[in-house]
Amino acid sequence: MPDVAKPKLTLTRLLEMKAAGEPIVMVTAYDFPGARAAERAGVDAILVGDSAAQVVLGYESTAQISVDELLTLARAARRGAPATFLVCDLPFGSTEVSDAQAIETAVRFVREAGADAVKLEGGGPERLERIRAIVAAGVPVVGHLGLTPQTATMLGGYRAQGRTVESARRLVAETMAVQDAGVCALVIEAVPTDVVAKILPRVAVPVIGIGAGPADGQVLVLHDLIGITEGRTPVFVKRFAELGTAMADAIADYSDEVRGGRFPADEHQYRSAPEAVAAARAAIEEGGGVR
Ligand SMILES: Nc1nc(=O)c2c([nH]1)NC[C@@H]1CN(c3ccc(C(=O)N[C@@H](CCC(=O)O)C(=O)O)cc3)CN21
Ligand SMILES: CC(C)C(=O)C(=O)O
Ligand SMILES: [Mg+2]
Repeated sequence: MPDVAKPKLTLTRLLEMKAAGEPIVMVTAYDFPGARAAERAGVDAILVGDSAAQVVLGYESTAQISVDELLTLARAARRGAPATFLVCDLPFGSTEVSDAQAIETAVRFVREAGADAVKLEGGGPERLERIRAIVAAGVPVVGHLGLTPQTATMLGGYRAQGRTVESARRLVAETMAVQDAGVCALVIEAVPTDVVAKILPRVAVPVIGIGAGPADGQVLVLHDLIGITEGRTPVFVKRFAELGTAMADAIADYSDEVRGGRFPADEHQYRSAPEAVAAARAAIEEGGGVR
C-alpha cells in the first residue's frame, strides 16, 4: 500500500492525466482518519463534500451545512492528508449573494483549511459569474453539473439528469459555459453514460464522474464506498467494504463483554507496586478514606 512519497497533484498534472487517459481517483473525506486513509491509499484528490451534511452530521439535505461546519471538517481532513490535492465544496448560501461573498467564502477555505481548489455547483448565468470571480481572485474552481444536490428541489429531487432532449442540451451548454468561465475540472453527477461520452471529447478539462460512467476520473462518497451509509444508496454506489456492520458488531461485542464481566481483562488494567497497594490499605484503615 503506498504511503507518502507521492507528489501532490497539480493543475498541469490533472490535464496530463486526462491526455494520457490515466483515470483520476477522487474520494470524499471529512475528518482526520478518513483523509489519512485516503492519502495512504494514494488517491489523486480528496473532496471535502457538503455530502458531509448527510453522511456525517445527519441533516436531511446537503443544503443545510454551514460554512463554519464544513470548514471544521475540512481542516481536520487537511491535517489527515497534508500532501494530497484537497477540494472543498462551497456550501449552499455561501456564494449566492454576490461575487464578493463567493470570493470571501472561497478564500476562507484556502486560508483556514488549506484547500487547493473549491467546487461550485451549477452552470447558470449567475454561477458563471461566481466562477469567474473566484478564479480571478486566484482560487481554482471545480465545476459540478448534472445532479446538483444543493438545488435538487428545482430538479425534482435527487434524480439523474440529462435524460431528456431538453436536459441533455442544457448539460452540454452548461459544460461549455463553465469551461469558458475557467473551471480546472468538472464533476458530472448522475447523468447517463452515453450522454457523458458525447461531452468528454469536447472538453479540455478533466471530467470527474459520479454516476456518469467511465469519465476522466471518478469520485465517490467515502461513507458509501466503505459501507457506512444507512438505507438506500444511489445505483452508482459500489460498497467496497461493510464497515457500518463491522462498527455495529464491534460495539455489540464490547457491550456483551462489559455486561458479562469479560472486559476489562487483565491486560487492560493498571497494576501498581505492592508498597502502593499496602499504603492505600493502611490509609483506609486509619480512616483516611472517610471525610
Ligand atoms: N450518501 C450519499 N451519497 C451520494 O452519492 C449522494 C448523497 N449522499 N447525497 C447527495 C447526493 C444525492 N445523490 C443521489 C441520490 C439518488 C440518485 C438516483 O439515482 N435517483 C433515482 C430516482 C430516485 C427517486 O426518484 O426517488 C434516479 O433514477 O434518478 C442519484 C444521486 C448523490 N449524492
Ligand atoms: C458527491 C460529490 C461530487 C459531492 O459533491 C459531495 O460529496 O458533496
Ligand atoms: Mg457536494
